[in-house]
Amino acid sequence: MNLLRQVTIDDTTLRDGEQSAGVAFTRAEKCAIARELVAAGVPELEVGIPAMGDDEQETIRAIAGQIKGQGLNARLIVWCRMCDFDLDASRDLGVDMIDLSIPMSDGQIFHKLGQSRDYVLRQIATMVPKALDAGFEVMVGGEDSSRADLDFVLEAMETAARAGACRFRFADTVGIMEPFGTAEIFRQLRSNSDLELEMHAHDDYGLATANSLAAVVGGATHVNTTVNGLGERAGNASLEEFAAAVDRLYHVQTGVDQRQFSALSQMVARASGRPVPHQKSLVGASVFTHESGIHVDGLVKNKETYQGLDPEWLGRQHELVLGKHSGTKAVLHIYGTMGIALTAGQAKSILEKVRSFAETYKRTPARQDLMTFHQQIMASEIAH
Ligand SMILES: CC(=O)SCCNC(=O)CCNC(=O)[C@H](O)C(C)(C)COP(=O)(O)OP(=O)(O)OC[C@H]1O[C@@H](n2cnc3c(N)ncnc32)[C@H](O)[C@@H]1OP(=O)(O)O
Ligand SMILES: O=C(O)CCC(=O)C(=O)O
Repeated sequence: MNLLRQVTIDDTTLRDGEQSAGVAFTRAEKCAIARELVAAGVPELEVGIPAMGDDEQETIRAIAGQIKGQGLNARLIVWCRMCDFDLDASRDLGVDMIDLSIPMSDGQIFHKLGQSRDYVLRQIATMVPKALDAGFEVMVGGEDSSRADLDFVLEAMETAARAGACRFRFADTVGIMEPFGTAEIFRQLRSNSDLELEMHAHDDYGLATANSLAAVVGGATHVNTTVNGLGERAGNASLEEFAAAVDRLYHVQTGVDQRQFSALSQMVARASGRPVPHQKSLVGASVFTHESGIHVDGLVKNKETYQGLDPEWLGRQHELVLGKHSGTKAVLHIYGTMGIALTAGQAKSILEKVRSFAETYKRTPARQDLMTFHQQIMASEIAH
């Protein structure tokens, strides 16, 4: 595997993330999310769609004013259809780059635009120089690339490069790619073009992060992500998953501070009204919580026994709890941390109470519940 040592994250929480049905950020929320993303070291943000109108443009201007005004180093990008109306709407917003999007698949070219492949190539050749003249760096967004004829995608990329674009975004718009095919496609794109290559993945089969990693293996230089994997339908590749996996599993640097992910995730969950599932990898509330007796016993002896991913990388810690699947070692350990030394017999009696409690209340007993169990067994010992 001939991997790059670095990949650039272009986070689209504020564009595709907000396209999640029912999600609508306020200007203040968008500015706050942008600030936190940049503070976490995310180098590129896709911040909105100027063609939506004055309000969206004002929000984009506010984000740009804030980021540039504070001298922060992030490239700001807007999404546009590849047409004059959208380009004109993007002028004077203070952003650096424009994504001029145009379909690559025959289905979208014919049925959505009512056009031909020749039209697409002509539009690229005409619109890219106009956007350059307007002062933007230009990315060509290849919508629905994953259902397109790859030879046509390569032709479109060549046209884009000749017209002066610096990047091509390969969009798996309907989320039908799988990792092995993705790596192969990106190898072909990489060996035929010098453009920067960005992967835009959707999670319809739960493969957005895997496909984004595969794109990097194949030669992608940039990856589009969203916080908590927000985005159209099942969402996009999650920032947290992609950044952690590409760093820890592939040793490819993103420059993003993973210890900021919990705070970012909570902020976006609140602003989007989409709570993070307890077991969502890396940022879910329960992903470093252990109940099973054998695991807790192992972790207490040496945390390496059941740790594949160090929670400290994310500024988090393991939590050990008691529940239906606990063993006596966990009971002894957890009561020990509460300053209570149990005998083996007492631990067994408490374990029975813990199991019954967990089934009845369907939750982990809290510290106060554990104190009550202890008082009960002590009272019963005195009574006998
Ligand atoms: C895969 C993606 O995520 S692409 C991004 C999609 N995001 C969004 O749609 C969210 C924001 N969208 C909006 O606010 C609105 O749809 C707007 C402002 C962009 C456009 O609104 P309207 O002008 O009312 O058009 P509407 O959305 O109803 O229809 C889309 C039009 O854009 C055209 N269009 C779609 N993609 C492109 C493209 N890449 N280049 C040029 N035109 C395009 C369609 O053909 C259609 O025009 P037509 O009726 O002449 O065929
Ligand atoms: O054309 C692009 O920039 C990608 C648009 C997008 O969000 C998608 O295709 O899913």
